[in-house]
Amino acid sequence: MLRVDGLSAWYGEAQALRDVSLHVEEGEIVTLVGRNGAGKTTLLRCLMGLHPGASGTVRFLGEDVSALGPHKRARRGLGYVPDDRGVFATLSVEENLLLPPVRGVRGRGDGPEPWSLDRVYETFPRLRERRRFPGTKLSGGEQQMLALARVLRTGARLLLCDEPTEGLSPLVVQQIGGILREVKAAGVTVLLIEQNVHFAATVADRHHLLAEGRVVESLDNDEVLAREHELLQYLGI
Ligand SMILES: Nc1ncnc2c1ncn2[C@@H]1O[C@H](COP(=O)(O)OP(=O)(O)OP(=O)(O)O)[C@@H](O)[C@H]1O
Repeated sequence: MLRVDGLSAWYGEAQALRDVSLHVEEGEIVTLVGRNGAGKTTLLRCLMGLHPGASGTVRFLGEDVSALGPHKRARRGLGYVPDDRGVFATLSVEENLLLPPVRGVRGRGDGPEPWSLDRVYETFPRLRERRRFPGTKLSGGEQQMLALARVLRTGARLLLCDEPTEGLSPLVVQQIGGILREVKAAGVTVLLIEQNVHFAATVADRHHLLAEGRVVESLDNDEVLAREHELLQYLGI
């Protein structure tokens, strides 16, 4: 579904990604693991077309999207959930859900089907219960659920999630796991940044370890669980 080849990225003179190659297959949940500053956020931003100083190839659903801007990638089915979740605090849950652009009647019809409000509420009943609540009154887990649902409303088939569990309690982290499984069951593919390697191994299929802008290892769940202690030490957690 997604194939990245030789991706490099810079901030001015400083190189943040070095020749990154990886792939994500349809229906998978794949994580990016690495210390602060390893390049994880930069990688997701490059995939979405949000980072101007990048070279290399990004292919999505067989198409080279490397030269496309973020809105065109979004139309193809890429969705980015930033680490601040991008929820509008003063708007209600429903108003937040109604914000994503709705494809015009003369749309090219080449993109995936955006989720209707009903589909969002069926998949995440908690959002229906909270639909009149302002963003400020939501828990961290509910905000994350809303952020994911908003991107699904754009018709995303591959979600690029920047550390959805960051700063959340263990109980809420488990809830996020449930949400990601729901998303996967709905046929959506996920590439996420995740520092909690134990959680990562329970929710995802494969893992890439990033260090100093490179993919240094690719691991399956058994390898992550067998090396959990070592990985936690490496990550400084
Ligand atoms: N706006 C920026 N200007 C200059 N350098 C930046 C900028 N954003 C990130 N960097 C640098 O690029 C490198 C990769 O940062 P990035 O945020 O992608 O890492 P990360 O793995 O996501 O870490 P974190 O979890 O701390 O966000 C780091 O060396 C960082 O200092």
